[in-house]
Amino acid sequence: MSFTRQLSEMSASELNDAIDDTNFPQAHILSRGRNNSVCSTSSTSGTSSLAAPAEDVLATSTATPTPTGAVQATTAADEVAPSPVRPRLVLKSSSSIAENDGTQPITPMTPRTSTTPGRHENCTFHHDLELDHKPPTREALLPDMARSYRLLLGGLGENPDRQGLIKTPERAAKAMLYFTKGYDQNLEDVLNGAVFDEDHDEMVVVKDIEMFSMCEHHLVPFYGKVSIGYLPCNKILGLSKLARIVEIFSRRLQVQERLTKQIAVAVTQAVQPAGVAVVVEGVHMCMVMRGVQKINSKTVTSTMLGVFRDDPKTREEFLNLVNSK
Ligand SMILES: Nc1nc2c(ncn2[C@@H]2O[C@H](COP(=O)(O)OP(=O)(O)OP(=O)(O)O)[C@@H](O)[C@H]2O)c(=O)[nH]1
Ligand SMILES: [Zn+2]
Repeated sequence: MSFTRQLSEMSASELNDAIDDTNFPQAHILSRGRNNSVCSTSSTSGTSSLAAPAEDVLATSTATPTPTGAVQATTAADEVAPSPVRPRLVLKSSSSIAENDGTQPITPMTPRTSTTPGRHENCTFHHDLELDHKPPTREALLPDMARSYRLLLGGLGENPDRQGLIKTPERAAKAMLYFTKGYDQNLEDVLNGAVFDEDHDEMVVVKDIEMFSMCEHHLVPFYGKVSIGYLPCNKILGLSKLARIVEIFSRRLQVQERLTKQIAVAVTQAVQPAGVAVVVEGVHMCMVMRGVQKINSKTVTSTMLGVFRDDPKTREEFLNLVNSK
């Protein structure tokens, strides 16, 4: 199973494994990619992914944070002419993730996440929903979902055959499929190859990306905005792809904490930067319309990876950019 398929189906604990085991470049230690290349001005692709074993080669070297917070590393070889290098964020491989040996809690395989090759050309259902997904499993899901919604209406004491409700089961099923269309999207398709070699080493921030998601506990929406920052390592990502990555993971049954982490890990995998930061601010209808009914409550979650985790200056620069009006 490809990393991106894994990533999109990782459970929170698997994500934690990926992140907590991540061999981040500490301020004083330089981690190197699989072929021992340190992120330098050449566009090396020496990176690992969760699917392939990473060589966590730690080179003892001194690294001093530069004014931008970027970690400038010099090793013996660089003593003469230290080039602006920045350690690349290396996600540690983990067999417990790459080949699930049954000990790891995994996301249950549902018809939505199955990889059965679809009869895409015959799948007329999703075309009128403008849904970009592959297998025909959406079409397969719709009738059962509509039947369940019809039962739900009956359970509410309503008459599913009255004029206003007669088409509601199918409409509601289509709406729920749209709200959760992220299950049918994966990172590779969304990136569409829009990763570009660029000798750019300043922070890139895309902020206030609208997000709509579904609380997995109550099946009611939570929505808000996402801000993403990353520190390129000679590769930049098409700006819209950051928003599309938000779409993949927000359009699912979620908790905000996992959503935040999945976005950060996806950006890491997409462009192997020196660090990624994600801040999500959400309003949860399950806290506004019911339960505690706190209309003005907002939930803010963040995930800081690599130099954003290790270097306070980098983190502060990101947060200042995100909070600036
Ligand atoms: N990093 C960066 N990306 C840019 C800039 N201007 C345009 N882009 C991105 O270039 C990428 C091109 O991606 P493609 O997938 O080839 O084009 P596309 O199909 O129009 O992509 P979408 O906009 O995602 O529909 C898009 O993600 C644009 O957002 C820029 O100034 N910087
Ligand atoms: Zn909830």
